[in-house]
Order: sequence, then structure tokens, then C-alpha cells
Amino acid sequence: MDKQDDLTPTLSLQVHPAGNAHELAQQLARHVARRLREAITVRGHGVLAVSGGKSPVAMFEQLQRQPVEWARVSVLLVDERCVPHDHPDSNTALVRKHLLQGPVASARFVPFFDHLPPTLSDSALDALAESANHRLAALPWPMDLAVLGMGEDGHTASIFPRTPGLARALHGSGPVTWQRPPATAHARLTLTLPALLATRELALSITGANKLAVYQQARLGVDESLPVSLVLHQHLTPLSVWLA
Ligand SMILES: O=C1O[C@H](COP(=O)(O)O)[C@@H](O)[C@H](O)[C@H]1O
Repeated sequence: MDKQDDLTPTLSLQVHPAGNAHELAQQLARHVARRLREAITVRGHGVLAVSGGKSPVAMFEQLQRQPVEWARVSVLLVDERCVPHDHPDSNTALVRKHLLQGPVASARFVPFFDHLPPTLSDSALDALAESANHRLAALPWPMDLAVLGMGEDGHTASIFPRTPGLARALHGSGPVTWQRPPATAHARLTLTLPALLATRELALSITGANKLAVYQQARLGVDESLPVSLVLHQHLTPLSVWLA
């Protein structure tokens, strides 16, 4: 069931309500796979950015079943927690465990970093973000599709509200910047809003009643206290929203 959301001020916003989280995962995985196949047909390769956290796991596992020439696909994260890759909160660990399995293991995964500096001072995070920018520069830009999630505070990627580094994340020139959100355990690296909006297409996945209420609030208008609203109310990038 697809429908055009007639409240939208975006250039192109499609809303896809699903019956439950499992159906959402299946439908979104099919959509991602279709876009990657199209990209491979037209350009010979596909670039997919994915979110971390808990919500994407079911979609990742569905994606493994989709027919895609994974050796022609590059995968990156939209954000990462500044923890070692073997830490339970690592988004890289999540992607390795739940997405880069079976046929998807032949995709090229580009993490933001391999190792962390011994201390995460502001200058060390500046250097880490700069190094991530160099790594990502090796990818064929623009990205074909970025699949976003959203936290209950309205953050998307690691663009958190009420955070000192928010201006960098909203207006930064490099694709990657860092945040130290007061409400989270770890500093973050994140793609900036301009980098996300430079993607050929965005998909936003929202599950659960609490997140749905935040989404409805963000739909009302641009509000920096709900950063996801800046993705919803923009005219640059086609966006699909997947709701369950
Ligand atoms: O911290 C993060 O939060 C959001 C939402 O995570 P979820 O666990 O509620 O699904 C996620 O989109 C982001 O990538 C992640 O690092």
C-alpha cells in the first residue's frame, strides 16, 4: 500500500505504511535491493548507507535474501558510535553481524575508522572525522540510497537535538562530523545533513507507537529540536518513509 503524502513540502515523499515491523523489513529490503539493482545496471555499482541502533536488524536480514550483485555494492554507515568495533554498541559490529553475511559478505564495507585514538578529546574527534572523510572520499559519490532510522528524541543518523556540535552536523562541508550528545554514552561520528541530502534517495524507517508520535510531530514543520524534521521538510532529495 503506497500513497503520496499530500501534507509533504518535500519534492517527492512516499509514505509506505506496513502491517507490522516484519512486513516493513521485507518491503524496505525489497525497495533497497531494487534501487541497488537499478544503480548497478545504470552505473555498474551501488552505494548504500545504513543506520545502526536496534531497528535495522530485521531489514538487514531480509536484505540478505534479495538478489543483488553484492560484489558491486559499497556499504557504509550513516553514523557510528566512537567505540571499538568489538564493543556491543558498535554500529560496525551490527552491520558485520546482521548484514554482511552470506551473499552480502562480498559487498565492500567502509567503516568510518579501524581504530580509535587513545583519548577522545575534541581535537582527536576532529582528526577522526577528518580521517573518515578521507576514507569515504574513495567511494563513488553520490550515494544511491541512505536508510535512516530515528530515535525517540527525533535524532536521525547521529544528528542529535540540543547538542553543541549540531551546527556542524547541519551545515558541515565534509560528509562526516562528530557529535558528543549529552544524553548518550558515546561520542558519535555522523554523516552531515548536507551529505545525507546529497544522496540520490533517502528512506526513513519508523517503528513503534512512540516513534510514530515523534514522526507526526516532526511532520508539522521544521524544528531543530527534532532533527528528523529537516529531512522531512526539504526539497533536494526524494524520500520514502516506512511506517509500522
Ligand atoms: O543511535 C542511533 O539511534 C538511531 C535509532 O536507533 P534505534 O536503536 O532506535 O533503531 C539510529 O538510526 C542510529 O543509526 C543509531 O546510531
